[in-house]
Order: sequence, then C-alpha cells, then structure tokens
Amino acid sequence: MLVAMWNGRRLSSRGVRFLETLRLGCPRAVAEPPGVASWSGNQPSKNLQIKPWELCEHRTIQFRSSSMTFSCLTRMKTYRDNLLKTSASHHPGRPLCGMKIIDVGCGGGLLTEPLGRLGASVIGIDPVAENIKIAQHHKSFDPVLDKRIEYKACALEEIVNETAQGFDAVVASEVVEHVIDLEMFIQCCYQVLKPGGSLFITTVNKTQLSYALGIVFSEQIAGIVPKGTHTWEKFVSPEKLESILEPNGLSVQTVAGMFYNPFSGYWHWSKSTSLNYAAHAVKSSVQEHSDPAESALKGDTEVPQADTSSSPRVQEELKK
Ligand SMILES: CC(C)=CCC/C(C)=C/CC/C(C)=C/CC/C(C)=C/CC/C(C)=C/CC/C(C)=C/CC/C(C)=C/CC/C(C)=C/CC/C(C)=C/CC/C(C)=C/Cc1cc(C(=O)O)cc(O)c1O
Ligand SMILES: C[S@@+](CC[C@H](N)C(=O)[O-])C[C@H]1O[C@@H](n2cnc3c(N)ncnc32)[C@H](O)[C@@H]1O
Ligand SMILES: [Mg+2]
Repeated sequence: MLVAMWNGRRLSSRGVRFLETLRLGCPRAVAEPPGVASWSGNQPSKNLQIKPWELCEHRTIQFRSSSMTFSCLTRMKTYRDNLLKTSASHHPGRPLCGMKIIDVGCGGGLLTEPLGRLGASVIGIDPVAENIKIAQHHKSFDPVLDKRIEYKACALEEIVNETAQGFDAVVASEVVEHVIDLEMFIQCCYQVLKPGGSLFITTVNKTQLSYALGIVFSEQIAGIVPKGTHTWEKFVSPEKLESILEPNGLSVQTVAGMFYNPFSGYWHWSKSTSLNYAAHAVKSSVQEHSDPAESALKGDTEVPQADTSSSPRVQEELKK
C-alpha cells in the first residue's frame, strides 16, 4: 500500500484503492498536436484566470512535454502490477470498473486515459476547445477508451446543474492554482460528487521553494513550463485548501507531499508538502437537502454561472 496514513489521518480503503490505481497505466501513444493552437471561440468561464492565449500556450506545452509526463506515469507501472494482483478477484485489469469519474481541467487527457484504461467511466472536461479536440483525437485510436471516456469542452461551473451528484470521484490535477474563485470551484466539486464521493486534487504549494523551482527554474530558466503560466499568489497551500474544503462539506482524509525525481522518472510520496502535494477529501454521505424556501432565494444570490446553493457553506449563509 502506498499511503494509508498521512498527517495522522487515515485514507479510506476506497481512497487508497483509487489512489493506488491512479499511479498506474498510461496512454500508449502520443498524438501529434494538430497544427498551431488557436482560440476556437469557446469562452472561458468567469472562474478562469488564464487568458485565451495562455490556455493555448498551455495546451501546446503540455504536448511538447508529453514524453516527460508520460514517462512519469509509465514508470508507475510497478504499482499497477501490485494492484492488479490484489484486485484480480473483482475485475481483472479493471480495478476502477463501475466508478464514474470526472477529470476536471483534463487538458489533453494525460490523466483521463489512464483512468479509463483502469476501467472507470470518465468524463474529461476542459474549457479550452483545442485541448478537448486533441484529447478526443488521442482516445479515438483505442476503441475501448473511446467507449469509456467522454470529453466535453466546458468549465466545471457550467455543468454543475446537469451533473449534480453524478460522480463517485472528482479529479482536479494541477487546476486549482489557475482558478480565480477557488471557493466557488470547490463548491462545484462538492455539487457534482455523489454523497460519500472522493475529491482528489494535486497542486503546487505556496512556498519560497515552489517559487524558486516552480516559477524561477521551471519557467524562467529551464523553460519546462511557459513563462507566466503560474503566479505565485495563486499557489494554494495545503492549509488554505483545507480551510476551504472543510466548511464546504468535504472532509480532508489525506494530504500527501509529492516529489518528482527527474533522474529516476518516478513520482514519490514525500513527508514534505513544500513543493507538490495531493489532497484527498470525501463528501459526507449524509445528504444536504435544499429547503424550497431557501431555493427561492437562489435568484437573489449572485453566484455567477454555477449554482452552488446547496453547498454547506452557502446553506449556512442563507440561514443567517
Ligand atoms: C492521496 C491522493 C490525494 C491521491 C491523489 C491521486 C492523484 C490525482 C494522483 C495523481 C498522480 C500524478 C501522476 C500527478 C501528476 C501531477 C502533475 C504535476 C502533473 C503535471 C501535469 C502537467 C500539466 C504536465 C505538463 C507537462 C510537464 C511540464 C510536466 C512536468 C513534469 C514535472 C512535474 C517535472 C518536474 C520539474 C520540476 C523542476 C519540478 C519542481 C516542482 C514544481 C513546483 C513544479 C511546478 C511546475 C510544473 C512543472 C508544473 C506542472 C504544470 C505544467 C503546465 C504546463 O503547461 O506545462 C501547466 C501547469 O499549470 C502545471 O502545473
Ligand atoms: C495545468 S492544466 C492540467 C491538465 C491535466 N489535468 C493534467 O494533469 O495533465 C490545467 C487545466 O485546467 C483547465 N481549467 C482551468 N480552470 C478550469 C475550470 N474552472 N473548469 C475546468 N477546467 C479548468 C485549463 O483549461 C487547463 O487545461
Ligand atoms: Mg499549474
């Protein structure tokens, strides 16, 4: 088992299973991006911090560096082999079979495809239409993935109502440091989760080290990431994330540091969260019910695009 306890918290068996499996498969082939990125008229949500050109740049770099990312994921094969042994009695080769997952901010589908390969039924969403086009194109080479994965060009805030309580898990990898209104984004994650469902977030901590490595080194010196991709002010510390998750009905189970060793090509769990970290939170199984009288207030509350009125924090505010 990779992580069962962290910071004195226990990861639920479902969380452990999910997390173990996430460190597994990888897309087999890397599709070439079709030509130069262009902004295809798909408007970003109000919760998006990135400007259109930055998003396109984002997409391009993602594919330029894809071999690196894929190598990160492929080298996690050892975990997959272990997992398949332990889960063989249920769905051999498909340990996530039966799970409905939404990969929010899926980009070109780097994490979406491994999730589908592990048997999950996945919806990957991203407001950048060009990202979705590439992700669609890539999965179309694999008939199995083609059936298990659906992609949609939209922001999470735009599909909250139609997908409310629709997912066993929400994955948001390297997304929260790009949204303008983090609390609203988290409320949307809450809304689309089934009661008892899991939210998995990976992001960059807000530390001096992350500034030095994530911005100065990665962007300005090595050029791993395009300049201006990250703003240090937008980086989110684990404490800040926890302070938003908990009052919004998402109980934090695990916060684990992640460390990438460029020499071995492996991601490792680390005690230190000073650079990258992952957080796992669970939505309470007890259903929140929206009082019709309170629902009538929805029209009065100015929540742009996303209807987050049944999130615990908003319910609290409405009661006042
Ligand atoms: C218990 C529990 C909570 C479980 C969670 C389960 C779960 C979801 C697990 C996921 C496991 C996993 C494999 C996560 C990967 C996370 C991650 C960092 C993904 C990167 C995705 C991405 C957009 C890749 C683009 C290609 C690229 C540039 C890859 C670089 C690979 C890499 C991280 C190399 C290390 C280089 C280095 C010097 C690191 C220093 C650490 C640091 C602070 C880095 C920040 C800069 C950086 C490289 C961030 C990734 C990134 C990239 C881009 C882009 O456009 O290229 C955009 C972004 O917004 C990014 O955040
Ligand atoms: C760094 S990329 C992460 C890509 C992918 N998750 C991965 O790990 O490879 C961040 C993505 O989040 C998307 N994004 C930003 N805000 C979003 C929102 N509110 N809803 C959905 N996606 C969003 C961006 O368009 C961008 O493609
Ligand atoms: Mg980022």
